[in-house]
Amino acid sequence: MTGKREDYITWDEYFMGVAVLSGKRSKDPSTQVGACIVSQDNKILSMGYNGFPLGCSDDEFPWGRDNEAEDPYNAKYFYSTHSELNAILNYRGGSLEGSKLYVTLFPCNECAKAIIQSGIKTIVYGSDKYAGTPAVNASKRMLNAAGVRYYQYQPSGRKIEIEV
Ligand SMILES: Nc1nc(=O)n([C@H]2C[C@H](O)[C@@H](COP(=O)(O)O)O2)cc1CO
Ligand SMILES: [Zn+2]
Repeated sequence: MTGKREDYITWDEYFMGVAVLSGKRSKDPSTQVGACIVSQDNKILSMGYNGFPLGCSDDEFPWGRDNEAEDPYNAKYFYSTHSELNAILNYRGGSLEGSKLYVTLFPCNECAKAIIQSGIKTIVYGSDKYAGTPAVNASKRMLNAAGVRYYQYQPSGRKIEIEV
């Protein structure tokens, strides 16, 4: 055998795979989201998943949704930090200017602000299951205005399995 291996994973499969794996750390019972930030030269800068801030116990803060809990004080939304924001905040290395964000779910309006302000220029997203909601419409409005490019990840169709 003299040639290189040909069935290696693509950059997009690699980084979206890391984002998916990161989401598997999430304790949210309904939606697990993972994010991976990558430099222009394809080096991983940071990762994140949705969860409560440091010190806010996963066992004490509520994981229910508004409609289940009714009182927003007792639902997850006031407390859950989105995977994208966690990935931005987890970065300790300086500037994210020009970087690329891989995220398993399209970013909301709040994360869009952080994405724009941190200098991320491209978003590769997986699901867009909240498309058409005010939060996603507002997000797309800001991303479009700020010139942040976004496109949906195109699955290769092959299954990537890991055994650890
Ligand atoms: N882009 C996103 N990144 C995220 O990390 N999230 C988080 C917030 C919640 O913890 C969960 C959404 O819960 P649900 O409304 O689908 O039960 O995913 C949500 C979105 C959607 O905008
Ligand atoms: Zn968000």
